[in-house]
Formats: sequence, structure tokens, C-alpha cells
Amino acid sequence: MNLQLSRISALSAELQLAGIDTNACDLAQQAAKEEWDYLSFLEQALLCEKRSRHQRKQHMFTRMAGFPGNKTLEGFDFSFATGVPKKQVTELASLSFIERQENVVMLGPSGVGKTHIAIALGYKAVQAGIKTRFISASDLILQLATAQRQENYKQVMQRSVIAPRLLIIDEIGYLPFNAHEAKLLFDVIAKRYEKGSVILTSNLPFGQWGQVFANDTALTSAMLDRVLHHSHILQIKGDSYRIKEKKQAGLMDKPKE
Ligand SMILES: Nc1ncnc2c1ncn2[C@@H]1O[C@H](COP(=O)(O)OP(=O)(O)OP(=O)(O)O)[C@@H](O)[C@H]1O
Repeated sequence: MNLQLSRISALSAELQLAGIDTNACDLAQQAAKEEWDYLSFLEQALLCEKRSRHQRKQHMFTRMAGFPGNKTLEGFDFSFATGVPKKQVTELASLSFIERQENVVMLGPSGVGKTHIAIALGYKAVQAGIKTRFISASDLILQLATAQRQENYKQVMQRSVIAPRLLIIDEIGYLPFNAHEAKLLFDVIAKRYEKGSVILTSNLPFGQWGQVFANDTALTSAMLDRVLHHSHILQIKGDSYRIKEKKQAGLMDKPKE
């Protein structure tokens, strides 16, 4: 590396301009080739830094979001999932519901793509530079209960529940909560109410949510009241995609003629 480049590198490190550091040589070559004037060079260098910061932010937010897999809307087969309201999903993909602090609730049987769509929306959000957190309902409750025992509830609540602009809580309904756990989830919903969007997925219709929350009717309706005020409900019908894949792989019995 020549001396000037090492000085640029040192200055970039000091001023936290990693994008300029990485691209200095390419930018200089392009500038010479295309005969940029000085101001154009400066503008391109700053744009390069801006792009590189945005990419770093996207990577960091994707890592921090805790998505359990890499799912996108482009990878979602709407022709199989005829029970998915495509228009509603496409509208949600514009992410304006996050700007308006609205919630999304996806209801439907197992394997119809609720989690897939939730991750895909979350992924779009992180690409747009929106801090997002994905967590299953049971992991969230476990995390908060542990934080209470370790006396750092406030910090965990702030970091995991309040800080993300989009919070995705997956799989409400598979595991029932006791009265204390139900209160913890209520606290999450109450803290986010009208402050930040939540996406919830569940295999149970709202009428059966009471069973999940220790049959506490008052708490369940207070929670639903907050969730459903300013919300988009996606009622998803259809067959499980997992079973379709198994059928295709010949792992399921064909129905007898
Ligand atoms: N229409 C689809 N196109 C492509 N992949 C799909 C589709 N629907 C579901 N899948 C895939 O099938 C698997 C199960 O889907 P997913 O986990 O989203 O279902 P779910 O409705 O959340 O089910 P559960 O309630 O059991 O968690 C995932 O790997 C998902 O990517």
C-alpha cells in the first residue's frame, strides 16, 4: 500500500468512514477514467460512504432481528397458497403499517405460511433500515420471566420489546401460559400499544385465546382490545405447505382409490 493510501486509511478509521476507505482506489480510478470534477468526486465519495453505512446497518439489523430462517415474499408461492390474502400481504409489504404504528395479526392452521410471511415482512423492514425483532411467544415469555428473576426486567423489556420499531411475536397458541406468564405478555402488548407495530401469528381464532392466557377473560379481552385497535387481520386458510412438500417427496400415503 502506498503512503497516501495508508494515510487515507488511517484518517478514514479515525473519522469512521469505512465506506470511503474500502472504495478509495476504485473511486479514484473511476474519477480519472470519467474525468469527474472535484465536487463530483467529493459527492461520489460521500454517496459511497452513505451506501456502505446503509448496508452495514442492514446486516446488523438482520443479525439482531433473530429471524429463524431466510424467508422472502419473492420465495412465497402464492399460487399454492390460494387462501392467503395476496393483496393485503402486498399492501403490508409497503411497510406503511409500521409508519402508522399499526399491528398485523395472522391467523390460520399449521403450515399455511404465517411465519414465512411474518419473517418476509420483517426482512423487508430491516432492508429499509427499520429495527426489527422476531421471537416466538414462548421464548419471549421465558426471556422476560428470567429477566424478572435476575432483576433486569426493565433492561430486557427496553432492549427486546420497546427498542425495535417492529416486534414479531410468533406462535401464540401452541403453548398455554400460566397466569403470571399471561401478565408478562399483556405487559408487552401494553408497552407497545400505539408506540410501535407488532406482528402476531396464531393457529387459534381470537375466541380461543383465553385458553392460552390461563382462562383470564378480563386480561385476554384487554390484550385483544389493544392489539386489534389499529390492526390488519389476515385470515389464512388452506393446506399445510409442509405436507405438500412431503407429498411431493413421496413420503405421504396416497389416498386409496
Ligand atoms: N406458499 C408458500 N410458499 C413457499 N413456502 C411456503 C409456503 N407456505 C409455507 N411455506 C413453507 O412451509 C414451511 C411452514 O410454513 P410456516 O412456518 O410459515 O407455517 P405457519 O403457518 O407459521 O405454521 P405453524 O403454525 O405450524 O408455525 C416453511 O418452511 C415455509 O417457508
